[in-house]
Amino acid sequence: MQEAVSAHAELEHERDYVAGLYQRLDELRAEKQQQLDRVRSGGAVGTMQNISERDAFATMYEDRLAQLNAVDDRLVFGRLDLDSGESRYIGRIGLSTADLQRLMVDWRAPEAGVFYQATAFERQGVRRRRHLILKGREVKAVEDDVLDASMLDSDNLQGEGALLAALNSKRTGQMSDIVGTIQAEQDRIIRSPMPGVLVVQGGPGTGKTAVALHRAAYLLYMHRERLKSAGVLLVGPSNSFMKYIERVLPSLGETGVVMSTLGKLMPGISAVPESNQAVAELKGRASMAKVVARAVANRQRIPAGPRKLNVEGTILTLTPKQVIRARDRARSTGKPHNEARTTFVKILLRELTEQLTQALEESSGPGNNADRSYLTEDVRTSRDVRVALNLCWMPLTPEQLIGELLSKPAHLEGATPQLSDAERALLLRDPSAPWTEADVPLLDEAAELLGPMDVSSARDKSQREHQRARDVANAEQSLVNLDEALKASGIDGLVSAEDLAAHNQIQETRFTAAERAASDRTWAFGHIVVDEAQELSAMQWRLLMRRCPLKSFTVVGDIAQTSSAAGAHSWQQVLEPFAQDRWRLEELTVNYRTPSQIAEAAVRMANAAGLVVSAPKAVRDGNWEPIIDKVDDGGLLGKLLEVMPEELDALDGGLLAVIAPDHRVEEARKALAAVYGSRVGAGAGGLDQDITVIGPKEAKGLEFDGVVLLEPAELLDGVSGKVGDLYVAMTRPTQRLRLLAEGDIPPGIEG
Ligand SMILES: Nc1ncnc2c1ncn2[C@@H]1O[C@H](COP(=O)(O)OP(=O)(O)OP(=O)(O)O)[C@@H](O)[C@H]1O
Repeated sequence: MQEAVSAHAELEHERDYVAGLYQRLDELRAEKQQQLDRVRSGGAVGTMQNISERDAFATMYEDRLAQLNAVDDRLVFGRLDLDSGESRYIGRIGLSTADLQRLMVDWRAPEAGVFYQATAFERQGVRRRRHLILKGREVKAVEDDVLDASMLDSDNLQGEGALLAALNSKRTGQMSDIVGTIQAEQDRIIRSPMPGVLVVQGGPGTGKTAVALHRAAYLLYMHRERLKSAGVLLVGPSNSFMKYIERVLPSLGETGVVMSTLGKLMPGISAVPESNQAVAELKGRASMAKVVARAVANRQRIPAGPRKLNVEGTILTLTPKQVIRARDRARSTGKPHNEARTTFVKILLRELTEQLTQALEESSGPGNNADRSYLTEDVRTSRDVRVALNLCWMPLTPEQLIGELLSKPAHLEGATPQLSDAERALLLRDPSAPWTEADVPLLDEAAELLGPMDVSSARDKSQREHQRARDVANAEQSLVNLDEALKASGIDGLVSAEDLAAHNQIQETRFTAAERAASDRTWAFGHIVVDEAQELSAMQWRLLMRRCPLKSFTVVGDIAQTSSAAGAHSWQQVLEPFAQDRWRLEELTVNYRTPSQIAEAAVRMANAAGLVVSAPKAVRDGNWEPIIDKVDDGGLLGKLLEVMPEELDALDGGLLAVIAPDHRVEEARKALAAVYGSRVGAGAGGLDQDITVIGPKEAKGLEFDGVVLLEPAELLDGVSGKVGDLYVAMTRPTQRLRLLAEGDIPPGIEG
């Protein structure tokens, strides 16, 4: 009885405290809104500088308001009671009273680290860790870990109740953050230092995606100034996946990350997945870089013999020797094709002008300097000269170069002496077909070797780069100056150093780093996070390495889940060419998603198929064993419709995915849509669609409450099938797995 009273009192105490935090959040919002209104009411009057400063402040307040609005749900989730007697609340952002008394610590701050790291073995000064379980703004429950030596237990889960509640909750089709229940092995990775390449290897459901996203938020918090201007790029496997994770970073108060699939890494190109695995493998080979380089070199041509050029009635001759000399000198500048072309053209125009001068002198006696400049213009504007020079060295876009390389057999043959005819046939594409993800690195390689078409934009860029270097050098001083200017203009101290840094950026261009980075192929990101990284080909890695010259990467994936033929078989093999020994490996060992019965069946299947998988320990048992239904030939879809009511019933409103070999997806979708109408969707599903039909590749990275898997053996042995595909598909459910098969059930699944 006494205990119940004190538990109730504790809950009431936390409710009061949390209400105070929300009150402070509301005050800050109102304040920022007022500041924003004040700035906006200034209107478009005053000097250009005044107007642009006002715009910059307006954007800054808008950003801060958006952040304050985004953290409303479950604002606070933890409390630490320390040996020193201090209590520390941990939440999505830091909050202080108006007179700077700390109310809540941002989860990413160093003082919050012990919330995730302290264990009964190593208390790190923590007496008690409390999880506050909120629904919206209301504290529903508290759960304590008393870190006392007498409470040692073996499995060391932190906030087990809160964790299991999160894991058992129904999926919504969109990933949630795990900020309240990050486990110690995950936290160590999230807070690992930024430099170098960090590889996070982990089996299905070990929280790799969650860790990658929280690490992005952590790095942005810890290295705000640097990353705000350089930006962070997050690369994921598919549009469905990006949609699935899109809410996590905003819920952590971060909106400045550029999110992209591999098909969208080149601005202006939106590529589709490559469906032919053999093509993906071939285009993904590192040796394709040489093919593109050869293709560029082959477009710097030498004419077969001397060529006559008519310039205003005088016939000049362009010889192969002249062209070779000019080409070699242009190449020796080391500039990309389109820029080096300027040198090439300049040399030949000069030589042709000399020829013209000589020819005229021979026919009508010596001229003077004025004549000569006039003659240069005659040569430059002569149609014959223009055509001849273009035939030798044409300005090219990446799309032109790669488009022609992959559609004209003669071009392809000239650039691929090492390939067989069969391989070349694989590379040939219809010029009107859409670009695929496997083409993007080739286009990017080409863009690198060609340079911009408009050479003046290259000059602009180099000027911009100089300007940026100067800005970085001046950044600290400008922060100090700005701070003083703000104080002088009466704006209160709630403007943080981060706000000021953001202000600097905004003032410079009015675009956020993320917006500029997303539209600039040559943008150098401060950090890149790659999810499902095992799928990347060598050429895709080359592209990503170019996007981050500092080589600061977080790479998460599972070698055992590789399903792309171009993907990785060992991290070492993939990363060594780029990062030599500057990469480190961390492993995640606990499976939070899949109940033990299903996880074990997936591991047995993989082992029986000869795939060595790391088998993470499942954190919980499920209510069901995997269910297997053998079906008579032709009865697959009928059986699917028959089991659907039972599955939907068992999931009780949860999300159900039907995962099928690609060639069966459409018929299954149609059959289900005939019965369930608009409840049937594609991809990750959404709030109003609780049934999804997808192929195994699209299912990568996603999760569902229940999965019905059609023809598992086809996923294993199909045309593009791989053990990884079936392994991925079997490890998507959080509750229930059912397999329907006309064919054989792959060995190992049945225990
Ligand atoms: N510490 C945690 N607290 C609560 N939920 C967690 C935690 N860690 C992971 N999860 C949940 O476990 C599930 C699996 O996580 P995630 O998708 O990040 O795994 P993954 O390793 O990327 O999986 P896969 O490789 O199979 O795609 C998600 O629902 C995630 O929210």
